[in-house]
Amino acid sequence: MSPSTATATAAAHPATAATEPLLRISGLSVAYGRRPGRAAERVLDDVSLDARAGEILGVIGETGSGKTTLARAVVGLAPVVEGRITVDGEEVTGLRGRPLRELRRSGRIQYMFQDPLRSLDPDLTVGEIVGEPLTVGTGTERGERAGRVREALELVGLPAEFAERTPGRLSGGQRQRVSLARSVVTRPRLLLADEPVSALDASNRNHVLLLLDELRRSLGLAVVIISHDLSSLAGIADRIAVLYRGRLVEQGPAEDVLTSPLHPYTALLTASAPSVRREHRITPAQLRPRDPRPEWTLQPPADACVFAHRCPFAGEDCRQAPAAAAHGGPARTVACHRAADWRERLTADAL
Ligand SMILES: Nc1ncnc2c1ncn2[C@@H]1O[C@H](COP(=O)(O)OP(=O)(O)OP(=O)(O)O)[C@@H](O)[C@H]1O
Repeated sequence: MSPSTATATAAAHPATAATEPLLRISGLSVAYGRRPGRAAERVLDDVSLDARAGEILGVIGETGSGKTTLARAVVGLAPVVEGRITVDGEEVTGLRGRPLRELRRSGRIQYMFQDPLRSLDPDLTVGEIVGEPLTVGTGTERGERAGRVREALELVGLPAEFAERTPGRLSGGQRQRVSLARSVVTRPRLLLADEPVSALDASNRNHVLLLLDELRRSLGLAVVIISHDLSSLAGIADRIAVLYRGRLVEQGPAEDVLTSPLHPYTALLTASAPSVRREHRITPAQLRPRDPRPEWTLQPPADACVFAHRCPFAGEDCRQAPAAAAHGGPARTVACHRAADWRERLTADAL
């Protein structure tokens, strides 16, 4: 896409380019496998998040915490039981049938699946793979399509000749670029990238992250990067949201979350990622549950804090899950009864 096209794309959405978040998720709960007479287990519970145009939101959490489910809910692939999702001011919660197909065909939201090695069809050429979202429904003419494919390849730093190759003749990093080109060819407003670098070596990882950084700037995209690895979000994400067992335990500006985490789980993540800059040199050992730990945390009740069984600071009040509360302004929230004082306890323990 030429700079002028990018400007035109951003200018077409003045409301979101200003202050309104492009993606707004409010009180989102998702539960799989609802059966009559049985309450389904929530894999996401009351999650609220925003991402603005031109911003990178990093979503971090260990395996099974609900990161992929969050992205899938935005594109209508996960069963939302409560809450709302709006994209560019339009409600997309629980869309089905024709409205959902139309939204997908419009290409305004792109979901980049995990593991591009598997998601690229080995029999198609790169040109066909990248151009496919345009054939499926944006009404782009064949002649224009070739130009858009070239443009998308150029955007991700691949020469036009790559259009003739098949995925089998590409390196891992090149495949990930092809996935990215396919994701931006429709000129989306929102890009959800699920573990975009986890299959790559360190050098390709950096290239792809830099590319995402460039794309959000040049295209005015809101980008959500899902990762289980904090170090790949540090330095690129503007904001970071931390999920633990389907709950949003903390979110805020990346710098603040990384340098002075408010939730003990976030502190454990930062303490375990040596490359992430830390204000407080907390070690993972300082965040291990203490002995003896409160008996009830061995088998916490369903409505207890989700982190209680691993938290060294769990007390009686943690039998009730804390609500997410603003901290120093609406941009930062934390769901922890101990947010204000766990550090003091840590210091005392460390002495
Ligand atoms: N289609 C489904 N049916 C039932 N349960 C599901 C389904 N998809 C995911 N889950 C469950 O939802 C929870 C969250 O899964 P999800 O894939 O969102 O986690 P994740 O944080 O992305 O994990 P990972 O980092 O391993 O990809 C898990 O316990 C998972 O088993």
